[in-house]
Amino acid sequence: MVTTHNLGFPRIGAKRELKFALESYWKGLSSRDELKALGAQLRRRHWENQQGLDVVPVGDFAFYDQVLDMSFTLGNLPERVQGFHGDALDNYFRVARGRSAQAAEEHGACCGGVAAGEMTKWFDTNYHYIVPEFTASTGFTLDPSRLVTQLTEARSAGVNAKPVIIGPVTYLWLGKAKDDSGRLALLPKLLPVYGALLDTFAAQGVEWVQIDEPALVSELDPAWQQAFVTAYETLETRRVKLLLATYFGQLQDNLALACSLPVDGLHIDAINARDEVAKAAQALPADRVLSVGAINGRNIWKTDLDAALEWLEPLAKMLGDRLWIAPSCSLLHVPVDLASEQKLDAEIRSWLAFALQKLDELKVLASALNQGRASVAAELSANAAAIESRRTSPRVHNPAVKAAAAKIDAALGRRASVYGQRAPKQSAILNLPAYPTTTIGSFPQTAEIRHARSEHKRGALDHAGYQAAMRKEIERSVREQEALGLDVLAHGEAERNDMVEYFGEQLDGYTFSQLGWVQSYGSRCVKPPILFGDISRPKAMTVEWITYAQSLTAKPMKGMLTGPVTILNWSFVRDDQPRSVSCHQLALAIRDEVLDLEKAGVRVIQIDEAALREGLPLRRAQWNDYLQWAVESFRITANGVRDETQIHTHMCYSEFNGIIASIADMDADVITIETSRSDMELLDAFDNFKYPNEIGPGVYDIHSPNIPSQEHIVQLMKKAAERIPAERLWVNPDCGLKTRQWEEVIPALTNMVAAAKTLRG
Ligand SMILES: CN1c2c(nc(N)[nH]c2=O)NC[C@@H]1CNc1ccc(C(=O)N[C@@H](CCC(=O)N[C@@H](CCC(=O)N[C@@H](CCC(=O)O)C(=O)O)C(=O)O)C(=O)O)cc1
Ligand SMILES: N[C@@H](CCS)C(=O)O
Ligand SMILES: [Zn+2]
Repeated sequence: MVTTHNLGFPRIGAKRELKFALESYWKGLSSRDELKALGAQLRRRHWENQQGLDVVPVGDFAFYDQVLDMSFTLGNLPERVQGFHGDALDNYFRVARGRSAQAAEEHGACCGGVAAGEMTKWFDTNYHYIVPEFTASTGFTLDPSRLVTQLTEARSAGVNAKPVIIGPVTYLWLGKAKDDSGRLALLPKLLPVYGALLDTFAAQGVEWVQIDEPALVSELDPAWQQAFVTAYETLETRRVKLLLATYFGQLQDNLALACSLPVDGLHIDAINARDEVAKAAQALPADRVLSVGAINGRNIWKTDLDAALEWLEPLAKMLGDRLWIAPSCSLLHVPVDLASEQKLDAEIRSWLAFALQKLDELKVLASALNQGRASVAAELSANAAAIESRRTSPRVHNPAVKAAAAKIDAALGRRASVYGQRAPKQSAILNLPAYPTTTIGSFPQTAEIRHARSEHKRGALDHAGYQAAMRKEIERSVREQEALGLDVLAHGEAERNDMVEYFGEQLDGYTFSQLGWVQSYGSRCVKPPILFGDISRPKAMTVEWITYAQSLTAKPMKGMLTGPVTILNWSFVRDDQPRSVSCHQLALAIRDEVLDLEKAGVRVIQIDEAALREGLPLRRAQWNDYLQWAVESFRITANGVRDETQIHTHMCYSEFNGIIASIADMDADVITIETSRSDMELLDAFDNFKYPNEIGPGVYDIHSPNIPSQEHIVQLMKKAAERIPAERLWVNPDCGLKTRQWEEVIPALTNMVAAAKTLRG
């Protein structure tokens, strides 16, 4: 019999209950007990949602982040938050979000402000985790309370619980040494704590533990490979069974290693590594379970169940009870329930599956494998009809778009002159001071803005009323920026629900959900639009807003767009054509918008490619192919403008080592990047004049409520000037300010402008 299980369930709640509870607690509007009770309620509901699976995950719930949870379980708290006298949950939030000394004082906390932990991308997803911090003296102490409590809850909910933890090697691999020590040197100290945790599970009567080691899908040097051997040989003797879970890619040269580790089962992502399933089935010793991730945990398309059964049936025959099936990865990356969607077009809806529907698909596959296809004939035939409808629908294919994309040539992405010739023409028009100041685009998305949009959506506020409300917000942003003395202004993006969804809503070939929320970090969620067909732009999308904003000021106002690669990477995209094809279509659509903005007199156009770096394949061998079409797409979008038009781009989480030549090849006149939390370390990639154009290294960590001081900003910029000629430096925050409050933004930007003036002096 095939066993069904799940690697993780979305924890934010089908109606984002966790988000609202967290934000209410952080604002002091509800109690810690209320927050904890909501957490327990969500966990219980999610186990009920997973009923019918043979084994369900426990410990996949986190109030903020699963990696931070693991740091607390292992007692690896940054030194600066050790000795906190308050509640452990509050300390956990202090690491996640940081806390200014002023806020700590206002809330009467016993301990002062702290810097937030660094946040970075979880592999190639749009989820962000809090980076574990290490030094040579880092010690570990087990705190199993979170997992034990959740196990007890799961038992009382009547589920067959499988605790989920991040494995020791991936835990070290995800972290960062804050001194010169090597992370692997900590393994001998870490393993006894993992051993004790497994002993705790054994004492609780746990049979299986899922131990996530996604680092195995990346390139590992021999020392890291050896660490896997050491770790699992050390943990082998424990009295629980270990299911080693890998996901997000292929094991490749780590396949033999993964199959040889002394664990009881191995999970492989069969969406990304189908070819490796048969190899693993051959290589695994005869007493090991092979878990195959046969349902895509990263997209929202229905699985072609007949096609899946074609390759699963022989495998089930070969492995018998040793075959487990599951989604390819945790369902954290998909929305909860398609049934909540009332407004989706019926045909498109019939092609989709969210988390709950994916678990239903899993059960159908298991029934077909265990009792024969006839036992689920109706489900299989409905599935086959949906797959066929999507394959042949005329709504998916637009010959005019395909023809335009076929005509793309290199000339389309080339600017008339090189940067050295364009730059003087631009400065003659813009007349900016040294160290020009700007922001990344968005200003606070206040409750009033969100409320107005929600009223407009439900029909209580008409089009004219909504336009007027947004114009008022834009005017407020412009006035504030003028008062602050910023040099290049942004309209503030009040009218945008999200920088990707907003464009998805206006492009043909896209649809969007009402409640398809996916956690991005902490309480922040995104609703990725669904790219289902060939892309075109029926009309200009931003020109009216930007020209209105420009009409309010004599300072240069940036046109603000999201680039094709980022739109692609933050959407749910087609799996029936290469990503590069969808990206080229997006590039042509956004290019038209760039040219329309230029025609309307906009002198500076920013094209955000926040997600270009995160889309980089996990394996270096595939980087060139991706970078080739990603950079080409950006160039098509951006480079049709005149020399006099200044093109900016912006990227968050800018770890550019190894790809700086491609970043330079995009040929934006100015790039603004995230650097402040890394203390300008990320600028190392730009060192030695490797980047030829202008750069704005972020000096204000917008993910934290902390307000950077003028001195701190000056100090950061001085570090930047050690690596990049001062005449090519801009001064700006790390990213957009939409998640912040005006009360934080005004003092922070006041300090930023003052810092720029000091630097000029
Ligand atoms: C810059 N980042 C982004 C990423 N990915 C994106 N797709 N977009 C990004 O901006 N990835 C990397 C970074 C960091 N990630 C994020 C992700 C999400 C946010 C964020 O602020 N999210 C908001 C939701 C934004 C949104 O879509 N808002 C809608 C709906 C607002 C809403 O909740 N309305 C209420 C009603 C309110 C009322 O009536 O008063 C409701 O629907 O119930 C909108 O504005 O219309 C979040 O809150 O999580 C930031 C960075
Ligand atoms: N222009 C966007 C970029 C975020 S990555 C913003 O300012 O929010
Ligand atoms: Zn950003």
